Amino acid sequence: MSKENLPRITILAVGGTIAGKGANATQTTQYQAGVLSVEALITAVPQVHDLAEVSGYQIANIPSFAITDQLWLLLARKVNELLAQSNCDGVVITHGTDTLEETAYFLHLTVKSDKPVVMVGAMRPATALGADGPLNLFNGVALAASEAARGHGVLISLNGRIGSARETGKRHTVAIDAFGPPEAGLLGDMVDGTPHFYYKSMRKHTVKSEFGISDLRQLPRVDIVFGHSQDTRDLVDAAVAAGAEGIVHAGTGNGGIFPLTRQGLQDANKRGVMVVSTSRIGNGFVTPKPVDLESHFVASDNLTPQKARILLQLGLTQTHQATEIRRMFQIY
Ligand SMILES: NC(=O)CC[C@H](N)C(=O)O
Repeated sequence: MSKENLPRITILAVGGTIAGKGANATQTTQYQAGVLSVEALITAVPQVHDLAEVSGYQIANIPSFAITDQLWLLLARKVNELLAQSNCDGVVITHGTDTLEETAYFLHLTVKSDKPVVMVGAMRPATALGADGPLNLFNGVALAASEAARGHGVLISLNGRIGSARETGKRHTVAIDAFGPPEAGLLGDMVDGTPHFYYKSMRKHTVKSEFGISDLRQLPRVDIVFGHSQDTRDLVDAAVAAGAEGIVHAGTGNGGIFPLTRQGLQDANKRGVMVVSTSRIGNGFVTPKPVDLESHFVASDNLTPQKARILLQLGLTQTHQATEIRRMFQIY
């Protein structure tokens, strides 16, 4: 492809380790995330200019554990605005890895375009020996610039993998190969800047999603309560008192709930709080059970608690009916 016909890709930088700086080259855990600018990230990988006409835009520069609903709304609007223009062929988002999967799934459900949106991050700061950020950024631009990436919804690409925003998540606290699902959700691989796709997510996203954010100023509050032995109902009651419109319960096994906690959730539900039953295991799914259906709880299918929270937040912008929320958990 001649230089003039290169795809036009915008890199939106949110922060994270990919923009992180440590005190020395062997420092891989004690460093400051979200320091380097988007220009510095691009300058470090001049090879991206062979793949695309690249521009950069700084959305924020934060560690991703500090991400907010407001930033999600801002980012989703920016991505939609860019992709609606004929002079933008795809977007790459650099982001901290802690909540990368959450931002990815939020965008998966709120971006209204078939054009590629690729989220990248890094497990080692830019200053580290063997920093993974530059190759991840290179692969991210290559993926976003490819025809093959269209129509998959938001993609997550680290360490040469291509994953769906719906299924992929952070599965290790420090390892380079931190992202992946234990059993499903990887769609393909990046090899020497070329995407190889083998799978496609079956669930609705982007242009087929019913969720719009253009008129939204905030998202409903949804809290996650983590289940355990000798549990109580105190945190459930606290969530209700704090004004939560929804509670995601991260249960034991296939959505197990401690009896006292269940009472708290049932009372919350009677007061109009939507309850979604998920699993703390992070693998497999939660099946609808008669006892939960009687309580009007919604089963999360195979969404992790943190992703179920996002779908519930978006769902609650449309409806407070359990049957409707249940329908959404079966199709997104
Ligand atoms: N590897 C990372 O990006 C983690 C850094 C930081 N905790 C963040 O999520 O931004």
